[in-house]
Amino acid sequence: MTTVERKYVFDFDSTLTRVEALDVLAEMTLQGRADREEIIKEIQHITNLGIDGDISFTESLERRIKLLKANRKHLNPLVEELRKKISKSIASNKEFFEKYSKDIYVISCGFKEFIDPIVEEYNIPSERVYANTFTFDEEGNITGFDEENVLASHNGKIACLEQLDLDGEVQVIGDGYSDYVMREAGIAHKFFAYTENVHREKAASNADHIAPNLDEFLFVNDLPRNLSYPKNRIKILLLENVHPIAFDNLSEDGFSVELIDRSLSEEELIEKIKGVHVLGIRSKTQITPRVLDAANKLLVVGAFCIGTTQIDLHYCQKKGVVVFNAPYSNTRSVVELAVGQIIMLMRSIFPRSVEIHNGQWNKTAENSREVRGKNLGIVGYGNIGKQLSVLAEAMGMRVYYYDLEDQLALGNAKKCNTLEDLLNVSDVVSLHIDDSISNHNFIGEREFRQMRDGAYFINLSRGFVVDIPALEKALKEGKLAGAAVDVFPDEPRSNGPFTTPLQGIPNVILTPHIGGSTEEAQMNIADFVPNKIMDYINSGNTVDALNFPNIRLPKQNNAHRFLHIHRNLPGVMAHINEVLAHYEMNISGQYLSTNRELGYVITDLDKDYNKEVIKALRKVEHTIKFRVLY
Ligand SMILES: NC(=O)C1=CN([C@@H]2O[C@H](COP(=O)(O)OP(=O)(O)OC[C@H]3O[C@@H](n4cnc5c(N)ncnc54)[C@H](O)[C@@H]3O)[C@@H](O)[C@H]2O)C=CC1
Ligand SMILES: O=C(O)CCC(=O)C(=O)O
Repeated sequence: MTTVERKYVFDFDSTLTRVEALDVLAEMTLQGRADREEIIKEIQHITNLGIDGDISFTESLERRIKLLKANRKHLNPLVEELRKKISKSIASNKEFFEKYSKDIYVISCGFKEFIDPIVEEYNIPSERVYANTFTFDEEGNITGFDEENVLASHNGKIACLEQLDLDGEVQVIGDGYSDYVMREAGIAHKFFAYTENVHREKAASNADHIAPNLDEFLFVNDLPRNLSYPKNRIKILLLENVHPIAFDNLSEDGFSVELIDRSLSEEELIEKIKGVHVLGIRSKTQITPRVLDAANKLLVVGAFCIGTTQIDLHYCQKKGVVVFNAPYSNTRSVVELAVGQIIMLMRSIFPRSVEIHNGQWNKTAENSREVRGKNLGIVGYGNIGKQLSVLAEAMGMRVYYYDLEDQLALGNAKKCNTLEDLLNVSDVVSLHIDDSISNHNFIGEREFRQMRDGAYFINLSRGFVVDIPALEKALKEGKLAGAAVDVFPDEPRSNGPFTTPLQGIPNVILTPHIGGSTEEAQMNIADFVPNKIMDYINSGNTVDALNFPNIRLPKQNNAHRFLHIHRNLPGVMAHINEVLAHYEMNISGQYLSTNRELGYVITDLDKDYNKEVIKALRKVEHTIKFRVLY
């Protein structure tokens, strides 16, 4: 902890609270007036002009008070309202305000009438609050302010701080240019631009340091804080156009998030991944050992999709990088597309549509059939296959399925013991096997031959599971009456030109891997995956992780949490516990989960301990990653 003697000078409006108090007062006093919105806008405009130093502060104050038409009776409700609007990271760091109370000052151009009762709760007594005071008439109407107060004048904060003549290093924390001027005048030593509530460019560009929240300020100064590591320092990179809700969810929790709308090549990613703690991808970005070796800070990979063959899960595990995916969020979207494709193919809708686009009317029932009573063969009876089975039966289809695993039939679906049995019996074959590399060219010439003449074929699983030249041949020779293909062996990294031998073949529906691309699915995924990520980063939970021992941890209660990831070898746990015993740690809970190669031990302990234990735990042989959470 710090040994330098320091004084901390806080601004009030938009720093300690999320709002400008006079704006809130205006909302109250102008209630019911037809011109309310207009006046509030005018007050906000004048506030900003004053904060940025574009008009004198005295002028800004006079003009606002005139517009406000406030009375003493409004002050208590105003304080109540402000209590609800304390800045998030201020409210969560009361310990700092308790321990450093005597070194903390408020210098504000706001008013003591509402600042005192708010900051009192943060151990800042009235005598260390420097602010303006209102003047009232006999009816209690606010008529103006004490003009003798230095804070009522232009650059009054400089004069105020000068008069205070504080010892030690003076640090100013505020959102406005009027806070920065104390540093510019040489009376304060450092200026932290506080951007948690509002980012004012003029203040930020002049700051010694930008503090997106109090956690950052406390971290930089090594002061007592509620969070071990400020969330704004955790960098999240989201690729491949994941839904903006993911950005909102993660940014709202305080992380620094960057969005890129395409996938990156291995070389680009190797460059970009340095310093990134969390990487979000979809199906295109390849997470290879070279990428992981370059990832010096990586803790988590979130796959915003079902498939994960694009990720080297085993190497991630070796590096202590946890991987999550969204195993159910887009299931329904794929199933609905499969249903649509079955109908479109059997009715020959696409050729009819192409003809009419080309100016040709061809009303015919040829090659147009109902799906009712036809046989649907589902290959891969997992989450998607099973849901398709239910919907297809509801349309009157007879469902057959084939799966490597022993899957229970839903409804009246009939299990086939071999793929050949299924192919022989189906009018439509729909592929929903997983993306295991062993499924490479799973359907080829032989399988197409085993299908019924004039059958239809659908692939919504992965491109590499079908031999494309064999499919092309089966279609061109008329063995198949049509196909719908959503996934291809080589898909481009971003939208643009694309070629496949299947282009131009009649009754072939080609789509650019959009089975899971619906608003609903993308929103579900953007909710599900960030929650998993935040749960791991904030608490260490690995429930549903694909490559890590799964563990659901109890809520951390007034304790520090050590997260230790190590190779699962004999003696490592004993060594960890020896270190904890040596430093006489007061342990309130310990949780261990392992798989064949990895051990994940979580220890909750009392907050007061010798911090040397952290170095000792990092040095335990076979440690892969170690984090402290509080
Ligand atoms: N087109 C798109 O946009 C989307 C495609 N998908 C893909 O759909 C596929 C299925 O997804 P889910 O149903 O969620 O997976 P899942 O894991 O729930 O089901 C896959 C099933 O296939 C079976 N299987 C695997 N290999 C097989 C084989 N050779 N023969 C027979 N059965 C086999 C498995 O035993 C399992 O029951 C995945 O490849 C996934 O990547 C998923 C979402 C969107
Ligand atoms: O939409 C995506 O990016 C990939 C969808 C997919 O294939 C999956 O979820 O496995």
